[in-house]
Amino acid sequence: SANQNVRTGRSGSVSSPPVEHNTAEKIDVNPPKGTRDFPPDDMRLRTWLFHNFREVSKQFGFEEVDFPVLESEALYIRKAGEEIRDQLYCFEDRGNRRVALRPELTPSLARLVIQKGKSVSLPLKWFAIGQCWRYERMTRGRRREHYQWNMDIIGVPDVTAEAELISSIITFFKRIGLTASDVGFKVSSRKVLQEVLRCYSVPEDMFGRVCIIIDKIGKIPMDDIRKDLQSADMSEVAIEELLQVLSLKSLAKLEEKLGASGEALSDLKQLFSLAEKYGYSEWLQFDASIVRGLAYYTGIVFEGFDREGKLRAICGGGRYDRLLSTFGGDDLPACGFGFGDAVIVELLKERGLLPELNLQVENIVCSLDQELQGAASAVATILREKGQSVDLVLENKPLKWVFKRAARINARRLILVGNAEWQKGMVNVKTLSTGEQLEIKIDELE
Ligand SMILES: OCc1cccc(Br)n1
Repeated sequence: SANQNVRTGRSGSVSSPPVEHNTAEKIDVNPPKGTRDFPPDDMRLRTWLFHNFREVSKQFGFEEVDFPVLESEALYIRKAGEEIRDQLYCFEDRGNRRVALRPELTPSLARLVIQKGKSVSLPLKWFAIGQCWRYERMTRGRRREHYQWNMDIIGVPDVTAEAELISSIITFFKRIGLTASDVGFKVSSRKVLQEVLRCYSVPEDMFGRVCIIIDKIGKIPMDDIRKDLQSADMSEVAIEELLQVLSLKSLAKLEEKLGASGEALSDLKQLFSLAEKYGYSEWLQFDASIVRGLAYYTGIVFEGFDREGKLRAICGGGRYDRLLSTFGGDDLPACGFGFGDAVIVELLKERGLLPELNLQVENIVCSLDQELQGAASAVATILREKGQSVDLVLENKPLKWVFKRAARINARRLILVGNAEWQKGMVNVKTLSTGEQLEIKIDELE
């Protein structure tokens, strides 16, 4: 029975000779600045988050894709003065190639779409979860890597695509317990900006640069914003008019400003009408100041925000109909979003919504006698072949130690392989929650 041959003392193996005092210089055991390890607790949370990303992506009929974390630097060389360009984690490899750790996933996706060319049928609905990098001087102590969930729809010119993407993010929020009173989406269109710039005959090639400047509103002083806009060939009058339009928060006011004929207004009206049909109107608000910080957006842009206003944007995305042609491919209508793994966890902590995730192993199997170690591994195999998880005790340990470990790994059952039982082809099964003990035939284990 379980008390037979109760183990005493420490491991029964012959102790190895004492290790000389280690004289090697101790390496820094922390991960590189701005990066993270994922020990089991953190890895369980990350796995839980990614599982929810994947479940929603599948629910919306998207296919998973991935790309190398290392890409040609050329994918990210855009002249609009984006922060993501200033912080590119780039270097020259041993083949003298300029390469970069990807700062985002969209350019890789565009590259793969061009590579696939006519061999893929449209629309494409692809999603990816990938680690992205930036090299930021640690003065701000911010991270240099994060994981991003992306969903993209390629080949659909209508805002039905943007409405579908926003619906997928809302589905994700609801899945993890967030509601429209916790988070919302600020929505606008870069065509608003375009229509204003055209009125003041600002050159088209200034568009991306002006967007990046506008995206810095609230992050740098307004005087610097004005100076930057002047350097982008904008007159004083044009700048004042632009800033005035960007402060608009109602579509009616926007219509007064821009008239009803422009694409910006019709896109936004259609999006808000679709939101009504999806049943997620309460999650959206028009905010003309939203432009997002990537130069390639061309139409609707949106970002998820926490209504308490304590955190940075949770996610963001929009339409980028011209990205493929910047890589020499044929343009295809495209839209997508990126959703990082950092702000959402801060938000869940704030809202007390972090899930309880513990290691759960169904069985811990232990031999009561050193000669029965082989028998214990046979029992473990039988259980595993039935699809059960087993933590097999691998050393000669006292029972007290085994019970402690069983509690730590949350085992449901303790299977003891003892001599007397084994002779009868049986094992001792203890249900740890109730203490119930049974002798069970090995071939009847389940
Ligand atoms: O959100 C911009 C970004 C890009 C790469 C890595 C990190 Br951390 N953050």
